Amino acid sequence: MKVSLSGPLKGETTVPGDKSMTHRAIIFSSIAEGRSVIEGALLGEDCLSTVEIFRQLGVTIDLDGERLLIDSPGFNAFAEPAQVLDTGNSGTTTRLLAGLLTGLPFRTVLSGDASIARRPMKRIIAPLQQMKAAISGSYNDTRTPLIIEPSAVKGIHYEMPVASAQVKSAILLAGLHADTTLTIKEKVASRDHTETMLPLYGVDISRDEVITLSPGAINQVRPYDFRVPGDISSAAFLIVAALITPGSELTLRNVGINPTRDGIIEVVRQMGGDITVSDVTDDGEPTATIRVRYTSDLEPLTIEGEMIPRLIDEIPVIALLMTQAAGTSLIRDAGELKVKETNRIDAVVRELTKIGFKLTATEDGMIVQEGRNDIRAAVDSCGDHRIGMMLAVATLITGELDIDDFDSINVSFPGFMEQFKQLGV
Ligand SMILES: O=C(O)C1=C[C@@H](OP(=O)(O)O)[C@@H](O)[C@H](O)C1
Ligand SMILES: C=C(OP(=O)(O)O)C(=O)O
Repeated sequence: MKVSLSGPLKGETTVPGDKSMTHRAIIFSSIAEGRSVIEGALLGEDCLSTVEIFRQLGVTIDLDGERLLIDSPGFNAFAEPAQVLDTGNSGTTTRLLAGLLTGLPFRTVLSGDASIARRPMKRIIAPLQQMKAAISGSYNDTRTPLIIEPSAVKGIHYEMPVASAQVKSAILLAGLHADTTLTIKEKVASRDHTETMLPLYGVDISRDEVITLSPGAINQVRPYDFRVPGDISSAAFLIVAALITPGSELTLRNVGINPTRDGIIEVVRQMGGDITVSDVTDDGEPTATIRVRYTSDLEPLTIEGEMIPRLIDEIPVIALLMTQAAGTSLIRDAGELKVKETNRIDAVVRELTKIGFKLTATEDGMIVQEGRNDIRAAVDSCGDHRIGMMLAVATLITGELDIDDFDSINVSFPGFMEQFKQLGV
């Protein structure tokens, strides 16, 4: 696809629903017997993979305008699927459902695309096996396909070795049907949508030093009508586009600003970017209006430690933003980027270097230097939606780029290009 964006972003808009929250709303609504409604659900390919799997398990899911209507017979009445459950490109679907499905009285198999087949699964298989779940994976329990047989799952105490909401949520979803108490301790906090949303669906979950789920929680799950806030990870592309494009003035309404996800706002502030947050609401998951203006004198920054999980999916586009700061920026402690849809450290550095930006990959992040040499070359999304969208935003600096495999952006941000057009780009 030849992509070329130019001109300031002006005006007001909303972004599609949050991907993490949409997955969870579909999962919790499907567990609950009866009707739940999801407003503002993300209808990107990843969330549609989750929808399709619950349909195969006997849940009726219909689209009514912008609302998802979910009618479920309840977890205990799920039907045995006739096929392998296809998780597409979605790590969240694969890992969260692996945890949930350990409680079913029949075998299920989860498998996804070529990218999913490369992603690490030992991180969920090991704790689930400790919980006595009968789950196995290819290549000595490290990869998909995942085969899940019926078993009686027990609660454990689990200390998270890696900051991953997918691992934490897989364990919590298995814990829902465990017959003893489950406790989880995180060293570094990961996104907490599972913990914030489960109580909305009726589940008692306590959150102090450790997260605790009592036995029998699955029977507490009740239908709930959830309104999904806009996805801050999608907003990030518009925020960066506005910051780097002279004349831009952008207002984004109804963006989710959960504190485990709002790292980009802090980073933009620390770089001296013109960003304000207002109209904060909080009914379970906080939202706000975000205003951004072009900023000519961005400062370089080092991001590391506990900040990383709060902006992990935004790092590709934050790296692009850093190329526009006056000096050298650093991203550290972000080794998790290597196990996303593609190795995002290598992909960001390689694709941006091809067109003259100055980045160096490190073991757990990258060094980003100011400026670029004007080099013309074709670039590649590497089948990774966030790399594809970051490269599209880069065209605001480079002019037209040939981006291979650009369709991958539909995974999380359908209507991405239209959104820019609507803002006058
Ligand atoms: O739980 C979730 O919804 C997600 C957790 C993160 O992954 P990890 O848990 O692997 O860090 C994130 O990168 C992904 O886009 C969505
Ligand atoms: C890593 C991502 O998603 P997932 O792990 O669900 O594939 C992402 O959306 O950037």
